[in-house]
Amino acid sequence: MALCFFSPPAPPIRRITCQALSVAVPSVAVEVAPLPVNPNSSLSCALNCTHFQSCSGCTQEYNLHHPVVIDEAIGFFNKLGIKDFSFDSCRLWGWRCRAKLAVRGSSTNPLIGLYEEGTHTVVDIPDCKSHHPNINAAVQLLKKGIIELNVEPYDEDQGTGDLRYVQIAVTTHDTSLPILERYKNGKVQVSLVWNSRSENSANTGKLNALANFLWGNGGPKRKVHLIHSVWANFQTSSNNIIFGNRWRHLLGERDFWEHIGGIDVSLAPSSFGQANTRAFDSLLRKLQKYVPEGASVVDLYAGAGVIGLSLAVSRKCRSVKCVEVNKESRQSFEKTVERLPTNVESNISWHHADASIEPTSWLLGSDVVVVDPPRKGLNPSLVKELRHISAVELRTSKRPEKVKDEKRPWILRAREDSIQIENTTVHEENQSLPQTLIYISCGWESFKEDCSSLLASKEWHLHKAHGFNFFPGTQSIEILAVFKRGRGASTKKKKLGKKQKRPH
Ligand SMILES: C[S@@+](CC[C@H](N)C(=O)[O-])C[C@H]1O[C@@H](n2cnc3c(N)ncnc32)[C@H](O)[C@@H]1O
Repeated sequence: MALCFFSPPAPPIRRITCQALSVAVPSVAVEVAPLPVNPNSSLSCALNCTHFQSCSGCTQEYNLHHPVVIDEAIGFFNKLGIKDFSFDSCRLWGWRCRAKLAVRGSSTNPLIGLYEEGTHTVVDIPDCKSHHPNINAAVQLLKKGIIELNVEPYDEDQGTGDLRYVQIAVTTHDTSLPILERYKNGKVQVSLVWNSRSENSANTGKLNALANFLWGNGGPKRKVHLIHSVWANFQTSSNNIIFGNRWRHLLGERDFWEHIGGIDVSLAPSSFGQANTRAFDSLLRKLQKYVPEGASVVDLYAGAGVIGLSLAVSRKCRSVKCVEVNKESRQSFEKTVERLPTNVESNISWHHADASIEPTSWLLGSDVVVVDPPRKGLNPSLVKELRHISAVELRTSKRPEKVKDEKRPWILRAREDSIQIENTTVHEENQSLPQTLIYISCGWESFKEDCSSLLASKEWHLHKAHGFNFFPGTQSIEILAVFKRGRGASTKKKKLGKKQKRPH
């Protein structure tokens, strides 16, 4: 998940400036930026970013391949019997393909970046080393446009100014380029968050002028084609929420495509998108191996359904149900479905619903449940149902085969707001509950809590765990954990071992 850049002042974060760690990194993904020859050298894996001391984005300057938190993770999983926990270092620099940046300062000296730690002062970060280089190129062009067109950056205290934030996303899926050149030559979708109610407000002349400036200087007619498209988002609220509800496509291609997990994925600027495209792809390819062919899958916290749809194709799933609370993701899901291979036989659906409300209704009929919650972790009601899954199973098995007239309003609403892509292949309805739980986590602290709670119920055991370096330079890691129903072989063995030691 994307880092939360715009939080209110927080307690100071521990900065790690030099750590020469000697723990071996079990697995290293190298595709575009090869890791240095000696992966344990702190200097060869250094961030080397001039903004490190002032910018709040990164907290670890050396050993980017080895976030400090990984030692804790290795110990945590080791205690739970996972001896083969792997950590994929992924790309260490230029990994961020999606950035939300604040625009402050003045029209003659615009600042585009992140807040300084614990303040509301924006730090200009034109040479950020985590950004895909074309994000920095787009920021440079945007600054030029602001200065030339006299665009006023937002003033938080007064609520005045034109441009509040910019979201810049890079697509690395230009099929007109050879594969090896696609990442480096990614084009950027620029979303300008404008301080007005709509495209009819008084200051939108400048918005159009700025969009035309970006297109004219970075569009397809230029030698270096940088800009994929320009969007506007309208936001006048004085709170911390970056985006308003109104989006307008201004210039360039409307649809933004990426290729992740073996499928073409459409991502609207309003929909959730992973910041580290390459690392997410590695995670998905690992995840696919844990889903049996032909399984029924429910993808909770699904966003635009990238995980579920990639499983529908790679694992030939019988059915895939995606559940997501943000209705903006629906459009991206529909477009992605349109580009799936024609031989996909799954029954696929996307539901605009809150996964915390009656979670059993979503779990029912699936062999595998995939959860990818925000940083705060799973909703308590879902943890509760998963902790008591045998009792839920018993309860549901006693229910009549089909509920004829569904009356529960939240279920009816979710049905209304859903998209159903039925296939000609008729699959038998399945009333079982999942035997496998795949947990993708971007919040290490909440994951530990959820994991301990699930294991304490004795309904689940941990089967495998892997870590991914989604946010090099920070203390965040992404975890892929696979749980299976029941107590698991290691618990049984331990018990057996204890019995044998007892004196007769
Ligand atoms: C970490 S993102 C994962 C999105 C998606 N799996 C992906 O990788 O593209 C978490 C998603 O959960 C959604 N979400 C948050 N709370 C939810 C809830 N109670 N029910 C359903 N979706 C929720 C958010 O809107 C967001 O799209």
